[in-house]
Amino acid sequence: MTPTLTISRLTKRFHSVEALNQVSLSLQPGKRAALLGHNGAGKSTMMKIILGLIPFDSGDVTVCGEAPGSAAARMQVAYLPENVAFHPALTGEEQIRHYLSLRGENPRNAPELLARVGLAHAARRRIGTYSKGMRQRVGLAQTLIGRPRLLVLDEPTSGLDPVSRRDFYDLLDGLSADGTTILLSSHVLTEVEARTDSILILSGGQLVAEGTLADLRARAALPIMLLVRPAAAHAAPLAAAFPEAVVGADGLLRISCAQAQKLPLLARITARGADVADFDVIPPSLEDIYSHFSRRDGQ
Ligand SMILES: Nc1ncnc2c1ncn2[C@@H]1O[C@H](COP(=O)(O)OP(=O)(O)OP(=O)(O)O)[C@@H](O)[C@H]1O
Repeated sequence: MTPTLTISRLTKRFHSVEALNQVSLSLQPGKRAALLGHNGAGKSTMMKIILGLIPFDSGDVTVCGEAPGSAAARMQVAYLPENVAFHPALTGEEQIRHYLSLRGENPRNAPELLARVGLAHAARRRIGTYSKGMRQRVGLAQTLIGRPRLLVLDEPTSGLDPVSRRDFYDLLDGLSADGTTILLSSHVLTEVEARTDSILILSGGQLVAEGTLADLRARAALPIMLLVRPAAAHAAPLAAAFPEAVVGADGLLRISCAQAQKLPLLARITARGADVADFDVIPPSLEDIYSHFSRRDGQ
């Protein structure tokens, strides 16, 4: 299958700042990728290059096989900025009709596009009366004009409440199922975890990690934590059996262990039988994994 987006050894400098350094990746049709990174990591620079808004110094980039910014590439790619701004006096339908006309498409398709993003009920209301989530949906409807094969979304869910976020990702799921490739940036790991096919972490202009969360978890190989609750009046023998544990004020034993030691440790815990009331296995959090890969380097 031909990738929708390929980036090969992409480098971009702003004077002395190396915003992107030898970045390579490719996205297949219908895949949803999350681009994560600290402030100044190079996310916006990468998006601007994909959209053809700024030149790059070296490397190769193709959008649906075309050079970014070429007429052919621009027909295939759409962009949703983080803060979409619309005229508050226009209705959603008027706004989308206007963009359809600009694109040379039939303005009568506006209601159908608004229905696709769940705004049919508000199509004739002024955008000034819309919530932030509804405005994001107008933005998404706008990006769908011309059936692009690549959507580039800059923090599309920032400022949305949890239900609106979930609804927004539901919309993206439907689009990717139809074959649209989605590249979105986010600072919220918990939301991209379940809703994207791969995670790309940029740090200091370099692509430092790429894969599913399970891949990244395995590669980071961070320690896991076991919490063991002693049975009533069994705290002392249990603590004696696990000298490596830290006993908290809550009476729980906290034992940190490498992934490879998890099963042997579980065997030791279960061997204590009646000493143990309960235990929990706490895997490294998404934030731990992200911090592992993402260095700030003072930026
Ligand atoms: N036009 C510019 N001129 C000079 N330096 C720039 C320019 N644009 C970006 N940079 C620098 O390039 C680096 C990458 O910036 P970029 O905006 O791509 O980061 P980002 O990951 O999008 O950050 P954020 O999450 O804050 O939006 C930063 O050091 C930034 O200061």
